[in-house]
Amino acid sequence: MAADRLLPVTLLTGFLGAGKTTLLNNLLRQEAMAGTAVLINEFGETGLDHLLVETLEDEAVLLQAGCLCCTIRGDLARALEGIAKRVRDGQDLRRVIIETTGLADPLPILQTLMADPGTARHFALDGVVTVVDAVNGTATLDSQPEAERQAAVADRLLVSKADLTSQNKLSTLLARLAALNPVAEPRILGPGGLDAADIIGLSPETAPLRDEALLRWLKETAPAAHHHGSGGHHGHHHHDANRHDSRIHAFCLRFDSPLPWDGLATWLQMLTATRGDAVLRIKGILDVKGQDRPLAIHGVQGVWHAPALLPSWPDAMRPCSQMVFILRDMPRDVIEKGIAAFCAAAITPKRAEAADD
Ligand SMILES: Nc1nc2c(ncn2[C@@H]2O[C@H](COP(=O)(O)OP(=O)(O)OP(=O)(O)O)[C@@H](O)[C@H]2O)c(=O)[nH]1
Repeated sequence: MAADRLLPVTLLTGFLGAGKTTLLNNLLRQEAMAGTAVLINEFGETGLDHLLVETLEDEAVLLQAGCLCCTIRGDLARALEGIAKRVRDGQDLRRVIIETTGLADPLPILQTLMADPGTARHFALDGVVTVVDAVNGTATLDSQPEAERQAAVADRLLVSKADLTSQNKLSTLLARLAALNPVAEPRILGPGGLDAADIIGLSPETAPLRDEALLRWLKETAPAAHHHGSGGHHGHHHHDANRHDSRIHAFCLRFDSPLPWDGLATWLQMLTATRGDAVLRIKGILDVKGQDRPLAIHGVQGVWHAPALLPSWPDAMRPCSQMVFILRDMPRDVIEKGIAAFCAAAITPKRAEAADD
């Protein structure tokens, strides 16, 4: 690839459940994004996002098992090299979007993109797009240093879920974002999503200012440049892909028989409503009784989003239920026991009815 044909890379970041995949789906449907290769990184051993992005074809690569900022930076460089090779082989790829896990510190990823010699030969950072959730945003910026960094280094700040919050809360968040990042004027994401032109070609305008912010962050955080806040991230060595720090961990539950939706929904809603502090993220693709299409579910801290039926089961997946939980200070068995109890309760009356027949 010639230097004047460096492939532009957009880093799409934002805290857990902020709305990155929703935005990605919206962008990929647009003509301007034709020829986009997508790299998706999810925290924990099992990722579902590649199944939730509607238009992904062969060009998507799932960077799994770990936090992109730490354990799999090598994987990122290798995945980008794979994309460069496909371009050399004649594939018409014109852009790369990297969707990071919501727990990623963007700085080491930016370092890889900007400073890794192999990567810099073929790719140029086109901009950092950060999605901030209007419902949880302010509290998340207070409690999660990586969320603060995601906002601070953005070239484009996008505020999602304004429809779910009050004007007061929104104004507080916007003021906080303006103080954190005076360069990237926040935009509110409406129901129509975003025109792809709004995230293309960002760097020329903001790169010098962003680089200053990056240098500042790097100085402040050296030498453990990418270690995360509370509890201290484990870093590169002996890193457990399912553990972010001593408090935050992820796991996936799989069920091969269809689940009773009523019991499960009641329990999951109750869990997010009462333990939103501990439940950072729940997402799942479910096989529910009486339904032949998959049901996508999303819980984000204290918010339970309306479940959505997907058009059909992805080719890669036999009907079954998979749920990813990212929890802070809550053990796995609380979830397992809760699901088992509520599902059993939902099934038991039907058994009793059947016995009466
Ligand atoms: N009401 C409303 N819901 C939204 C908006 N944006 C996203 N959502 C919902 O928020 C939930 C999480 O959205 P995702 O796009 O999966 O979030 P994400 O940032 O990709 O999540 P992770 O990859 O797990 O960090 C889904 O149920 C979306 O439908 C919005 O602007 N308004």
